[in-house]
Amino acid sequence: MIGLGRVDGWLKRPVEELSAWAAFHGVTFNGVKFGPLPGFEERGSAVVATRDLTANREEPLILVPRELILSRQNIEVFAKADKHLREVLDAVGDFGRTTRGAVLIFLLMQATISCPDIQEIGVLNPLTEYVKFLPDELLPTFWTEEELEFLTGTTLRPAVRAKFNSLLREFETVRSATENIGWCQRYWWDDDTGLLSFADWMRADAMYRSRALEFPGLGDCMMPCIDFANHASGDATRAYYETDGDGNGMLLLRKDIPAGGEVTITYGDEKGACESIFSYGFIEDGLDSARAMFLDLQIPDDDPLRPAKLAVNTAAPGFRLSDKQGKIEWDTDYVWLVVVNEEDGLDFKLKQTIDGGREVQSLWKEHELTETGKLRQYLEQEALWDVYRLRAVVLMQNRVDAQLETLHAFGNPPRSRSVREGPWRLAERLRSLELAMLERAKTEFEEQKLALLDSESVRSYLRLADEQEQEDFT
Ligand SMILES: C[S@@+](CC[C@H](N)C(=O)[O-])C[C@H]1O[C@@H](n2cnc3c(N)ncnc32)[C@H](O)[C@@H]1O
Repeated sequence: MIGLGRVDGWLKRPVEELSAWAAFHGVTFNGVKFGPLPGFEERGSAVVATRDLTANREEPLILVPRELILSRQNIEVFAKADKHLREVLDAVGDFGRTTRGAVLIFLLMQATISCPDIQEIGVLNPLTEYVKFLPDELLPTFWTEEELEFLTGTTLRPAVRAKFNSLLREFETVRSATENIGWCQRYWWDDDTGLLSFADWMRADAMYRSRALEFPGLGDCMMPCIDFANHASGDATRAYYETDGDGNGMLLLRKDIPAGGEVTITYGDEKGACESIFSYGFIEDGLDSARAMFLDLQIPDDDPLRPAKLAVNTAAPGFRLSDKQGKIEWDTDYVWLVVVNEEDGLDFKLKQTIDGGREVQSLWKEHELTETGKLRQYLEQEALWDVYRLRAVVLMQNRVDAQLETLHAFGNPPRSRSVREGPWRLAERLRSLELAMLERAKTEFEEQKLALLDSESVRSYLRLADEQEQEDFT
């Protein structure tokens, strides 16, 4: 449906009309306009200064009345006047009470309201028009299989696969929850008259994912107009956003901008190259580090505790590498669960639940591990802490080696004509940034490994193990 609306024009408005729409609905502007920035058209539309803007002297550059914010609270308000929106939100239950669920459904409802083939469904509101200004972002969920192949060896490849599956699950949830509602069946799902498809869910997801901003006191939301500001990190960020005392959204100037310059905000300086492509479909110009990477890890098949570990695990199954001021740091709750076993003090029991069921309970010595994240703090207090650290470091170093091997084996194949230039370039840059970061991580792990091998507790542990082996042998 959304694709059709874009092509046929009933779900599309040019950015040149955005200021008029916004002013009509009470948005105020101070020295800025919307449009493409000459020389940087690949960024789409931007917020551009119409005169020299001076930091600390300016009123808010954009002020958005709180009723115009696409937030979970406001969707509840819209649903009071729109019984069809209310019906769908109620039908999807808990998912409709999450910001993400409510926003995606709201976006689909606006497309439904705008569709000329659908009559008397939903209530026209100011945001019905706003949706028409939103461009289609080429996020990796829209890349072809052939294009996704170019992500081989990057952390984005598994992330896109997982996202695709979770989008499919969400879409099925919405479909099965609403197929018994007469108008949904007729206009959304019916084989002949229904207009919704999985592509619509993907498009709604892309609109939300690429534009959601977190506002203090409001949480994640879509903020019309302010969401046309592009990203720049570090010293290049020119503006920031927040709410005023009445809950209105404000775009505020941080640094001087000359007339014609771009008003940029940060989407999160700590976000890595992978996340930037995943959520926004671009990597910032001049980025010289992948910044953050999440590498998944399997529990070895020959670990006898593998099924129990998998049953109790509550942590993300892998570890995160971050580039912090030129140093590669790692962080994980999960790896600790992988590297300890029964001889060390890890134990599992079957626990009776109140409803008569059974669940696996994990323990570190006498402490119950209600969540995997607690394990590290117990291990830190152990005499063998350095031994556990060494195991963790070696395991992660091996994982880094395997990832490097995949990247090296893939190399830099040329682009075929069926692969679009944008995805190809992004994939090439990501592979090169992640490869460089992994090489640095490998060196860092090697240094940590050598330091740990030198620690007293590791040396006596290894001596003991050696003696044990000799004894067993004799
Ligand atoms: C919140 S929107 C910003 C407005 C957007 N340019 C538009 O036309 O509506 C986020 C999207 O803008 C683009 N974008 C933002 N910052 C960028 C940058 N520094 N370089 C390239 N594209 C950027 C990406 O396509 C991203 O998904």
